[in-house]
Amino acid sequence: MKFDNLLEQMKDRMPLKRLEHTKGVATTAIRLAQKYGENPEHAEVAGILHDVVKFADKEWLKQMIISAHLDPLLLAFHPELWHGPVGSIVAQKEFLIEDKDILHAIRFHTTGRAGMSNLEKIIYISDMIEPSRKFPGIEFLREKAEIDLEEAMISCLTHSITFLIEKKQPVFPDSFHCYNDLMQKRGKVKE
Ligand SMILES: Nc1ncnc2c1ncn2[C@@H]1O[C@H](COP(=O)(O)OP(=O)(O)O)[C@@H](O)[C@H]1O
Repeated sequence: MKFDNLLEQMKDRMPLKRLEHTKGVATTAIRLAQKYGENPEHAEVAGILHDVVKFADKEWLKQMIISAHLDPLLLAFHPELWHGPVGSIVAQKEFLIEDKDILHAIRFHTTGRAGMSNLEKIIYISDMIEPSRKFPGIEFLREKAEIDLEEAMISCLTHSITFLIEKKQPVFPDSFHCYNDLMQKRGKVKE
């Protein structure tokens, strides 16, 4: 990996299993970036940093959401949704990442959002399908990712939303906005 040093810095921020996941996301994202004509270095950096504060103290994450003026609605949802948005702030302030697309890819990697860039989709998909992930239906998502980025994004997002609904869990609105945006662009909404 080109950014070995960056990956090294994740070692004291997460347990080994999550570090393996992080490596998997970065390598998958590099490959998909090459496949779909995106910048592989940006994919690698976003992949390595996407879970940078996944294991941070919940109270600290909460204070960061307030002080950085992130979407206040996050606080009404499960703390699992906080690490992406706060991770983008940490990537910018501590790791001096300036590229907006990388920062957005980190910020929206859990929920997606309307108007995602290709890099954002690549990180969202890579987070779901990297080699260490195991869940029913993953092979279908992996196959989609090899064929069509947009369709893979729709399938991954649908999987995530359906999973939450089946578990009777609340769904953060960004995911619905993302879904509607993807469907409208696909021309599935009737006039
Ligand atoms: N729109 C959403 N609303 C609420 N929870 C969500 C949403 N999207 C994803 N989640 C949940 O957030 C959690 C964290 O997701 P993620 O950042 O992908 O973490 P992990 O890498 O551990 O799966 C998961 O349990 C997922 O089901």
